[in-house]
Order: sequence, then structure tokens, then C-alpha cells
Amino acid sequence: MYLEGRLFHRDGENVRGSATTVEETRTGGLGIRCEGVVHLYKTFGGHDVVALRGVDLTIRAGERVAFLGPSGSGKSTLLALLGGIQRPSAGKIFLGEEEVSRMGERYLARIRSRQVSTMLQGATRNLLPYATARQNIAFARLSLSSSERDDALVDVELLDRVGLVEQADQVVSTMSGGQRQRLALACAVSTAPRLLLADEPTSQLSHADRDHVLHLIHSLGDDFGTTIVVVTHQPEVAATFPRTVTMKGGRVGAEGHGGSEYAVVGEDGVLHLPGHIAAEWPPGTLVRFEDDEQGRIIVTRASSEGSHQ
Ligand SMILES: Nc1ncnc2c1ncn2[C@@H]1O[C@H](COP(=O)(O)OP(=O)(O)OP(=O)(O)O)[C@@H](O)[C@H]1O
Repeated sequence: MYLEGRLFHRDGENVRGSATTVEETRTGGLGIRCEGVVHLYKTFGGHDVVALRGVDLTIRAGERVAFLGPSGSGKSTLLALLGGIQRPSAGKIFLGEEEVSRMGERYLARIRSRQVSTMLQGATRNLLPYATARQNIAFARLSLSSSERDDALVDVELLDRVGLVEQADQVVSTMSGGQRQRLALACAVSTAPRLLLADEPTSQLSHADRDHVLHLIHSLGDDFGTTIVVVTHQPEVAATFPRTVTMKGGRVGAEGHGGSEYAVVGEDGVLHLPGHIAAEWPPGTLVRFEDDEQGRIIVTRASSEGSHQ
């Protein structure tokens, strides 16, 4: 059984914290800014794989964003950089007003344990296999002070929200893949983070479980103003987010806001076409630009019949 209603409680909550450092602020979402972020992986073969080719992106405090894009386009890499799990090869990433690469290891570790929750693909591997669901949540919250723990989250409610109340005292090693994934998310949100980064949090779940997990993710935003970024391949999941960012070839190629689609102008004025048009206009297609009376630019396929605007 799942509980409905408000999950997170915090007296005197203030979703726009104003203290000076990320660490001093406990409430409200954490904004993100990427400036020219490039990331290379060195391979054993000795050649570099360029995963990100210059990402400029701002996510405001409290925004909820879904990252989309084909396999290999750099979504997971960007998420890991935002969570401070990897450092960019070049460019800058700011959490709040602080640049991640200027944070010392210990400072960053504290931010990551109390303010930024990152659920990477395969996050279930980070669960303690011989501990129960309830013990895993307690472990995830170890870094919180006792007042922070009292303030916010009741573990039984949290487990109920992800449909695991009957597994509260079951050890992880006996759980199914879907149950582990739901527990990993419960652990990730159990500290009431200011920034939640989740890579494919619903990939192994049934429709009903997916919807409840999404409800849990969005309730963090509703109750705390948490900034939320998820990577997903599922259009139904992306549709619950007010903003989508589509990665293409290591760059931000397009954005969606409130149902409208926008392309992002890249280096040298390059524009990625929305997927459904790109499928019909192969590389080499000649297009014509015209201004209409309202000052809009009309793009028309110049050659062949069946032109698009
Ligand atoms: N550890 C690594 N070592 C070498 N190359 C890597 C590593 N991780 C990712 N890559 C490469 O970086 C590029 C971006 O990968 P990334 O996993 O960020 O993409 P993605 O969009 O999240 O893909 P998917 O949707 O399949 O998870 C790909 O070419 C990938 O092969």
C-alpha cells in the first residue's frame, strides 16, 4: 500500500535559503550552472573519448529537468559531473555560487552526503546487501545531525511511498531488482537533499511502481523546493517534468518548456533539428529561410515534394 499526501516535514521551512555558502544553507533548491564543460575519458587503448564537447546550461534553484537523448550522448557523464562524482576536463560547474572544481575533497564530500543526492545507473550496487531496507535508510542518513533527522523524514513513510513497507526488515540480498531500485531512490531522497540527480530511476519498474516513484521524486520538489534532474529514456517520465534538455553528441541540442520545443544554437551557429524532422530531412537536405509578416522565420525544405515548415 502507498500513502498519499505530504511526505516531508520541516518546521519553518524556507525554500529560498540566503546563507553564503552551499554548506551553510540547508533549505531550498540548489541552482546549477555549467560553462563550457568538456569531459574526456582516457581509455586503456590510449585514445580519448570526448563525452562532453562544451555544455552551457543553467538550471535554476527548484527547477525540475529531465535529460533526454540517444545512448552515448553524454547524459550520464553530465549528471556525474553535476554531482561532483567526476571533475570536468575543462570548463566550470557551479553549485549555487560555488565552483565545484574549487571545492576541496572534504568540503565536496560533505556537500555530497548532506545536500546533493546522486543516484547513478546501477545505484543498487551501493546498497548494503546484508542490511535491511530500514538499516540502509538509516545508513544513508548517518551524516545528518540528530535535529535534521528528527525534522524531516520518517523511514516507514518513505518505505511506504516506494511500496516497500512490507520489506522494511527484509535484507537487500533477497530483494528483486525493482525493489532494490526503489530502495536506492528512497535512500537518495531520505536526506531531503537540495539537489537530486537520478540516472534512469524508473528503468526497471512496472507502470504502477514508476508512477509512485515519480510521485516521490516530485514530492521532494513540492515540499522542499529541491532542484531535480533525472536522466530518462521514457517519454512518459519526461512528460512529468516542466523542462526537458536533450543531449546530442556531447552538447545540449534542444530544450522543451511547457510542451514547446526549442533548439539550442551551438558552436558555429549549428542547430539540431527536432527528432521527428531530422528523421525526414537527412543530412544534405537543402532548406530555405523566409521571414513572415509576424517577424517569424519559416524553414522550408527547398527540394522535393512534402515540404515542412
Ligand atoms: N568510463 C568510461 N570510459 C570511456 N568512455 C566512456 C566511459 N563512460 C562513458 N564513456 C563514453 O562517453 C560517451 C558518453 O557516455 P554517457 O554514458 O555519458 O552517455 P549517455 O547519454 O548517458 O548514454 P546511455 O543513455 O547509454 O547511458 C560515450 O561515447 C561513452 O562510450
